[in-house]
Amino acid sequence: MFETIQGEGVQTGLPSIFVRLQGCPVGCPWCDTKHTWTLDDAFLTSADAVLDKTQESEAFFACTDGALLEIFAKRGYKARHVVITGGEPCMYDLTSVTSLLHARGFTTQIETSGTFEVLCHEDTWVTVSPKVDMKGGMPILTSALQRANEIKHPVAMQKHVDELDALLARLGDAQPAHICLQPISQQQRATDLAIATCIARNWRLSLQTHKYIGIE
Ligand SMILES: C[S@@+](CC[C@H](N)C(=O)[O-])C[C@H]1O[C@@H](n2cnc3c(N)ncnc32)[C@H](O)[C@@H]1O
Ligand SMILES: Nc1nc2[nH]cc(C(=O)O)c2c(=O)[nH]1
Ligand code: SF4
Ligand SMILES: [Mg+2]
Repeated sequence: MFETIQGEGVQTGLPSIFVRLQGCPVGCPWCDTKHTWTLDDAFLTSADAVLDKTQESEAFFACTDGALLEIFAKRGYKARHVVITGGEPCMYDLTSVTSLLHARGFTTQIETSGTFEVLCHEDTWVTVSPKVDMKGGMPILTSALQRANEIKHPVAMQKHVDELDALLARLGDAQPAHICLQPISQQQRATDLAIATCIARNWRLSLQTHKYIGIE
């Protein structure tokens, strides 16, 4: 859990509290948060031990919705936007935590791969970043694509754009409000492809801006 600036997608630039849920079975080979994949009780520890981490590790803690809000207050977080990411946050039913956050005046956002049903408050901003044909072998759910406020598709080669076209075709006339392409791992060729495709299709470019400015 940390406070920073949302670096990706339509909400880029918004100060945000990030809550990174542990566990992901999807297995993207280029994932930038591989330390979140393992969900093993051997790594279960205290909130303080996790919040004070100075290096990435599999250590995680468990807490109730109410305790989460207490931690925000204790740490003096000022942001009013909470991004729930992971790992794969939609392994969990996020209805109660997002509802509590909205009741307390926060806005919320979920970052998800589209491989699990999205269960959350109706006003939660849902970012689906579809993961097609990854090692975990999990299909993208049409229900997740339909719930998405934005689709933020990771791209490195034309094949990835073609995969996105196939997903969008499933939605027919009910296209998402925002479509972003996000170059994988800041590679130059990926960035060039994303720029050219965004201009040609009138889509948005999503750079991982936090990586360019050296913040979390
Ligand atoms: C680490 S994932 C966690 C949330 C969820 N599992 C998902 O994939 O959307 C958060 C975001 O980072 C993106 N991401 C991860 N590794 C990346 C990389 N090497 N280059 C670009 N984007 C990456 C994902 O596509 C996703 O949009
Ligand atoms: N600053 C910042 N913005 C982000 N947007 C999505 C992220 C994620 O890992 O889900 C992320 C992240 O890790 N850091
Ligand atoms: S789905 Fe998200 S967290 Fe899981 S491996 Fe892929 S990018 Fe990483
Ligand atoms: Mg990230």
